[in-house]
Formats: sequence, C-alpha cells, structure tokens
Amino acid sequence: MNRLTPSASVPSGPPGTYDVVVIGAGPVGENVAARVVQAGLNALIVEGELVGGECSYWACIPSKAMLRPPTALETARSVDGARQATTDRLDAVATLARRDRFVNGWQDDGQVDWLKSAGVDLLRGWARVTGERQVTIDALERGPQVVIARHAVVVATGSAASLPAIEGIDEVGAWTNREATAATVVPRRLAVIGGGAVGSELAAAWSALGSDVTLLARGPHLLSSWEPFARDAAAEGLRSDGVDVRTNTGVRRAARQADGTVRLTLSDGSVLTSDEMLVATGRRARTDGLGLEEFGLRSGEWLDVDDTCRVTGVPDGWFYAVGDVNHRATLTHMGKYQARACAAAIVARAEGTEPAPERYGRWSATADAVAVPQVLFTRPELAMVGLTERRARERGLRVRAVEYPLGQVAGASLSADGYRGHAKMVVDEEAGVVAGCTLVGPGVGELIHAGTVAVVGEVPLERLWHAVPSFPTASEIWLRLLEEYGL
Ligand SMILES: Cc1cc2nc3c(=O)[nH]c(=O)nc-3n(C[C@H](O)[C@H](O)[C@H](O)COP(=O)(O)OP(=O)(O)OC[C@H]3O[C@@H](n4cnc5c(N)ncnc54)[C@H](O)[C@@H]3O)c2cc1C
Ligand SMILES: NC(=O)c1ccc[n+]([C@@H]2O[C@H](COP(=O)([O-])OP(=O)(O)OC[C@H]3O[C@@H](n4cnc5c(N)ncnc54)[C@H](O)[C@@H]3O)[C@@H](O)[C@H]2O)c1
Repeated sequence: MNRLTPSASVPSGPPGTYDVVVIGAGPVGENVAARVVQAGLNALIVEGELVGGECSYWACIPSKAMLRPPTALETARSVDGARQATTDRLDAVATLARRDRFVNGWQDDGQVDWLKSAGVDLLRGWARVTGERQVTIDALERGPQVVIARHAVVVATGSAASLPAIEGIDEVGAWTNREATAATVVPRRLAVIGGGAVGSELAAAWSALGSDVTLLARGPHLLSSWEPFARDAAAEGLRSDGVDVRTNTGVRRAARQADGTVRLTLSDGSVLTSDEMLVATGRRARTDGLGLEEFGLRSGEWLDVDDTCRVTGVPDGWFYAVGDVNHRATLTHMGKYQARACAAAIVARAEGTEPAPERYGRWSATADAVAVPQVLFTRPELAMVGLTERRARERGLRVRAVEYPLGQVAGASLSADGYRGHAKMVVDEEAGVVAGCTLVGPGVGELIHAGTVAVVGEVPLERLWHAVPSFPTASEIWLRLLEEYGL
C-alpha cells in the first residue's frame, strides 16, 4: 500500500553545485541538511518518495498513533472513578482515522514547508552517487540532473523491511511495516512473523483493533536484546490482550489460497490459517541502486562509519552515512543525534578544521555505543537505556544490578489502581555510575530520560543521590533504586 501524494519540488532554478547534498529526506536526512544550512552552508536534499521518510508515514508515527488509544483506554480503566465512564470496546474506525490525521493522509506538504522554512532546497527523485562528490538524480519532474557537492554527500536512505527466506513468501502479498501501518480494514485474523520491536508493537496494535493475532517468534523469547523481566512482561501483556504468542516457532512455507486466506506451514509441521500475514523479521539497508560499488562498497549492505558518520574506506572525507543506513542504532532519535554530529563535522571540515576524535565531542556520535534509549509502546510499556546486565558483563564490566517493583512507588500506585511495573538499574561498580536501566510499566517511556542523563553524564551515584524526585511521582523509582543499591 503505497499511496504517494508528493507536493511540488522546491528549487526554482536548475540544481548545479551545493555545499552539501543529502540523499533521503527522512527525519535524519532532514536534520543534517537543516543543521548545515543553519551553520551557513547551502544544501540540497533529494527524496524519491515522501519528505519525512519511513518514520513519519509507515513506522514510528502511525504505529504510535494506533497504539495510543488502547493505552489511553487501559489507563482510564485502571483508575476507579474513570473506569465507570468508559465503554467496553475500542473504536477501531476512530483509531484508524486518528492515525490518518497523524500521517496527514500520506501527504508531505507540511514537511516540505518545514524544509523550505529551514532554507533547504528539495529535489524529488531517486539519487545515486556517480562520482566523487557527484550525485545524479532521476528527478521526477525534470529528468536526470547532475549535482556536485563542494563539501559532502550524505547518504540518509534508511532501511526497508527484510523478507525472510520462507518458501512462497514472495507470492502471498505479505504485509510489511508499510501495509501494517496503513491498512484501512481490520483483518479478522493476522499472523505476525518476528518477535522483535515491530512484531511486538504491531501485534499489540492490531489485537487492540480487533484482529485475532498470532505472533510467531522463532527463538525462545520475544525481544531478545531486552532484560529477561522486560521481554517476559511484553509476552505476558500480549497474551493477556488475547494474542497467541508462540515462541520457538518458525515458518516453513506460506501460500495464499483460493479463498484469499494465507496458509502457513510452521516448523513443527502444523498449519496456521490467517487472513493476512505481517513480516517483521528485521530491516535491510536501502543502499541498492546507489552506485556504491564504484567506491569499493557493496550494494545493499549497511554503511560502516566513524563517529562523525564519515563512511570508512572512502578517502578524502566527502562521503557520509547517517541514520538507519549505517546500522549503529536504528532509531529515529539516534539517527537525528548522528545528524547533528555529522553536520557539525561537515561544517568543521568545510572550515578547514579536522574534528579531533574526542569522546562526547560535538561532532562525535559517542552515545551510539553507550547510551541508546528506547521505548516500546506495548502494554505494558518498556523502556531502557545503556547496557543490560548481560551486555555489561559481556563487555567485561564489573557490575551490580538492583531491582524494585515500580507499583510500590506512591506516584505509580496513584496513577493506576493495581499498577504493575518493575525497574532494574545496572551499576558499573568500578566507575560508580549507572551503566544501564530498564523500566516496565504504564508510562515508563516518560521516566527513562532521567536514566539517559545519568548514563551519558556518568553521574557518580553519590551525586545522583542529591537529584531528589518530587513526591508523589513515579520518578521516585530513581530514589528507591539508589536505596536498594545501598545509598
Ligand atoms: C513499524 C516501525 C515502527 C518504528 N517505531 C519507532 C519509534 O517509535 N521510535 C523510533 O525511534 N524509531 C522507530 N522505528 C525506526 C525508525 O522508523 C527509523 O529508525 C527511522 O525511520 C530512520 O530514519 P532515516 O531518516 O534514517 O530513514 P527513513 O525514515 O527510512 O528515510 C529514508 C528516506 O530516504 C529516501 N530514499 C531512499 N533511497 C533514496 C534514493 N536513492 N534517492 C532519494 N531518496 C531516497 C526514502 O524514500 C526515505 O524517505 C520504527 C520502525 C518501524 C519499521
Ligand atoms: N518503539 C520503537 O522504538 C521501535 C518500534 C519498532 C521498531 N523499531 C526499530 O526498528 C528496528 C527494526 O525492528 P524489527 O522488529 O523489524 O527488527 P528486530 O531486529 O527488532 O526484530 C526482528 C525479529 O525477527 C526475528 N527473525 C529474523 N529472521 C526471522 C525469520 N526468518 N523467521 C522468524 N523470525 C525471524 C529476529 O529473531 C528478531 O526477533 C528495531 O531494531 C528498532 O530499532 C523501534
């Protein structure tokens, strides 16, 4: 489902030479372009589909718009006094209409206006790199255009759903994140393949909308990179919402039958019949067709970069990759963070200054390696930052972890009757700082930023002790965790 409604291109004259050429106007490309313009350079951004990218139209925004109504309903139902005013069912039509408003009916005029106000020129079309500092664009309205970048070409082409090697998968018309965030009809039955972030969130969303959802995870757990208590809570939450979560279950074969249903043959030989199937088995780099072979890079592969997001192996420092396409941290906020660092590095180099490889320097995306926050908007919500206990130990850190039931914090228990949640803080014992934190429970997405500040700031625990959370808020979890640690 690809309902594109592009608005007019911005540049008034023929493109020729720009300081910076950015390929891909997702949230990350937009940010690099706007930041270099703010610093006094000029920039052209090239976009083949919608300005705003995957995140705005087929990923973060529509999925969160779909997940919010069931969460709001659950919140109301969990507060005596409000519960009596709720009805028993979510309104699917109104939920999908709300989603449609958040994606602006898949029209990008608002984002085009933003680019214009930021002083960035836009050219619509598909770009490829055809020489050092040279980009050729199959422009939608103008035919082929060649543009030279004085200082930098930045690839911000993002990622796309990767289809697993399942017999018949190409013929069944499987949903990817695109169809699953844009569909207008609620399927009676939905099979979801993949127990990662996309599979878990979209299983929750469609189950709330009324589908009978079966979630098939090939491994023993959902969300394997999370703390065990968090991934167990996600699975339990999905099950209690009626999702049939099946772990250790692969799919051997998929076929669309004459009656329109999808027949899946599972790894244990059993058969699952569904009306639609969603493939949520990870992402692939959108680097095919970019002409990267000329620079010794492989088409379709992720682009390795240094901390300034300069592509490694391409000499002379003109070639950068930011956002999903470099695979450092495939999240919008981390991509935008990289965009800020990358833009600062491009500007510094344009001024003749070679950025020193400084940890947490302005041009260095240091946090990618140590402090990536993430929130999953399942029910219950999950949030984490930094290292899990297991990852910290694998990195050779001497750590001690402490845990606390979030429902015993006054602010949390006031927010919902019978609040259920849990928190875990991993302390780097040698440095005396927080190495990571995971929170589970309603609303924890708004609590995790304190953990991000503690990890990035490497705040000594003795000083963190003086950061007093207000009473009665759920933020008191930070005080409880420090007390558990022994302060
Ligand atoms: C279902 C789902 C939900 C998600 N939810 C969240 C969330 O809640 N929070 C979060 O932080 N992250 C979330 N993500 C991840 C997030 O969507 C990505 O990290 C983010 O979109 C990356 O931004 P980007 O700018 O790098 O790439 P994209 O958003 O993919 O944008 C890339 C742009 O480049 C364009 N392009 C590609 N090739 C060319 C070319 N050759 N020429 C011209 N243009 C080109 C594309 O058309 C696209 O517009 C989610 C992902 C999915 C799939
Ligand atoms: N709220 C959020 O922040 C949010 C939400 C959704 C997505 N995202 C981002 O998007 C990225 C992509 O998400 P995703 O869920 O597509 O990828 P993922 O890597 O999180 O999960 C993919 C899952 O599919 C499984 N899988 C892979 N191949 C398979 C196969 N052949 N058969 C069965 N299962 C298979 C993997 O084991 C894994 O569990 C995430 O890493 C995350 O960064 C973020």
